[in-house]
Amino acid sequence: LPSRPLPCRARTPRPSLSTPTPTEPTTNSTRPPSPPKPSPSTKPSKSPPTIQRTALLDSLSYEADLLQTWEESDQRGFDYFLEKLRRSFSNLSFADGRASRGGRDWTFSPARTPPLLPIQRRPLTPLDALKPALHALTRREVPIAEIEMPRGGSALGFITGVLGGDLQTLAGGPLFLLLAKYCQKNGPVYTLAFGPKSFLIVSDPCMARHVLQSRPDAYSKGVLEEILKPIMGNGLIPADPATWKVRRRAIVPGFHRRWLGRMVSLFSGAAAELLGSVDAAAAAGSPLEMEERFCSVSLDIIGRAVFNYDFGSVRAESPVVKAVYRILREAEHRSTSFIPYWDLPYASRWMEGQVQFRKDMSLLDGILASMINGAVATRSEASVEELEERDEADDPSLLRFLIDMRGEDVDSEQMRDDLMTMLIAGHETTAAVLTWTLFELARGDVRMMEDVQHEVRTVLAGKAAPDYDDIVNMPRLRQSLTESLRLYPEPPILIRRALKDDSLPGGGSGIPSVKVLRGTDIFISTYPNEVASDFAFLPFGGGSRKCIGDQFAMMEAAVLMSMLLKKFDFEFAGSPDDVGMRTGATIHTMNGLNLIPHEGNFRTRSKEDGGGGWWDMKREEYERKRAAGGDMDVGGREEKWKEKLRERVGGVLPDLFVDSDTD
Ligand code: HEM
Repeated sequence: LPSRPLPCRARTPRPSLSTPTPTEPTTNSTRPPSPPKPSPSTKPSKSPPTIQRTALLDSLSYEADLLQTWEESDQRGFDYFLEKLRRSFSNLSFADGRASRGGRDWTFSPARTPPLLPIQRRPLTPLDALKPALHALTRREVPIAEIEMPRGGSALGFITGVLGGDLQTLAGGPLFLLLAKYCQKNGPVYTLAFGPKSFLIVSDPCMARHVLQSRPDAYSKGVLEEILKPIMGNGLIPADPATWKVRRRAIVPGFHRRWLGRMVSLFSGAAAELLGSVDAAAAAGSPLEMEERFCSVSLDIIGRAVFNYDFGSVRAESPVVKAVYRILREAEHRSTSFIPYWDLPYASRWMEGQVQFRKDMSLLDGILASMINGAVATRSEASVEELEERDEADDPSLLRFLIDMRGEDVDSEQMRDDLMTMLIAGHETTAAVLTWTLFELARGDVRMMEDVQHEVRTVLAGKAAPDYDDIVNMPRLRQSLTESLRLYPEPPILIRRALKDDSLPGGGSGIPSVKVLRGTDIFISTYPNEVASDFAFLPFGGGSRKCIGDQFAMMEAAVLMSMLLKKFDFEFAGSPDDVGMRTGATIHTMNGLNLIPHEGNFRTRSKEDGGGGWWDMKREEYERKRAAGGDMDVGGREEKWKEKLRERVGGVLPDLFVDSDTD
């Protein structure tokens, strides 16, 4: 047998292939050094630098060379066949001198993943799933929500919803509104039991804090984890606790302050492209679908920020962009379906949607692979401090940072999972915030829009784009964005599953404490939150799994919105009622946000000057009311849409932006 280490055992420590030191094992050593045995009481310890130093493995030469040696060798012993078996089980294949795994073409960078803390999770058995459902039906302290047929819904749809465990059909509309309605009736903690499913719905901030701040072995992401694994692999959102711990520690430094500062110019560059299309629509007086525009611009931003790839979706829709959207839709569809249709035998070969999904994933994987391979090939190792000081004008991406970070080598597949996770997590969330903020500003009291525009125009006077300090100086704008996150939480529900029996502390719920059995599925839904309390407002989650992109997202939204409102005002192409709402992982409009952009302050401009004549209208209304001696309130908020929603959720909808002239 060739005296070489076995190739491509990704995720295990490897000996150096270059720059060997006298104490280091070389490529000729027969066995890679075994990783230190993890102990539950010790933190992952770094091996001495001499053993840890590894160089990047060029699979093209290494694997092909090895293969050739084997093919030429006539000593095909037991080890040879063992290695063949291992490769086939790990889905590794070699063709034309290239290594690939599961059909993906990766250049395997060697993994130097530190030993993982053994965070034990006992797999749940069917009994674990059954026990909480029985417990929920028998316990007294937590009410069981009486499931009502949605207004206007069909009886058949309702029955299939109950039997199939499909919450969306059951809700007959956005699920978070249904949960809010039941919360109004049953209090901040209740059980939603239907068909084969039972969920504990938690809206109490103390209980939410307890769950979110618990140890990683106490709660998992449950259903979400199962749904997202096939897409995000072991990326941060669905990652098992051991991998999560290592990757979170590695990724967070990438979001350092200097990088965020640098991102501001990336945001303003992308905003300038967006403004191009808004300008064209304003000149033509035609409506523009702003939700689609926000999705495109945030996709372009996340592509460049995370792996320096230009999707160019603001300019044109390419097959890659279409594939990304289809993947996102599929992820959302999975998250709202409680029957794992994608796991049906060979679903990716015969189910039309799944066949397409497989093709889309391999297209996107191909792009990620070439980005990772490119970054690996041009790697220049540095410490975190050095990387923070670097001014990577050509490639300021997170990928560059993560690949170059000394001491944090990771195999290419983990890197792919990390990038895919950030692409999905950081794209439509930000787009949704922008969509609903603009919706509220455009349909609300004009004085609210004027306030924000006044602030933006004052701070950005004589400037093409804001910088970091400008964003700090626009509190009105930031508050508008935050308020829209309160009204339209993205994602609207946080999902967890208890991995151990636990007890939730009684909080404002008036219930002393709530027993939670292992296997219980929990939905944390703090909407509508009107309590000024810690963990009542969770736009970015809380505890250790809190969003890592919160500042990035808020800055991105602030830059885009300020540049938009500096120049434009918006008029609804139809009525605000036409917009509608539907939910998936985030909250979308039902029919798009179709707005006609106008330069300046359109709505308050008098009709004679080609504006909306809002003030003229209000003045007339006021005069009329005064003459009739009636109600003088001319606040002018358009209530129709809100009333509709209020009707649906039973009056619990909070007052949207409070009167703008005082608050
Ligand atoms: C306004 C935009 C955003 C909102 C509202 C948002 C919201 C959230 C929420 C609520 C969570 C926690 C989920 C849970 O606990 O189950 C989360 C996690 C996460 N978000 Fe965001 N996010 C946004 C933007 C971003 C961006 C731009 C990125 C990346 C560039 C990002 C990356 C992540 C990641 C990686 C996680 C998982 C963190 C972990 O488990 O350690 N998010 N996000």
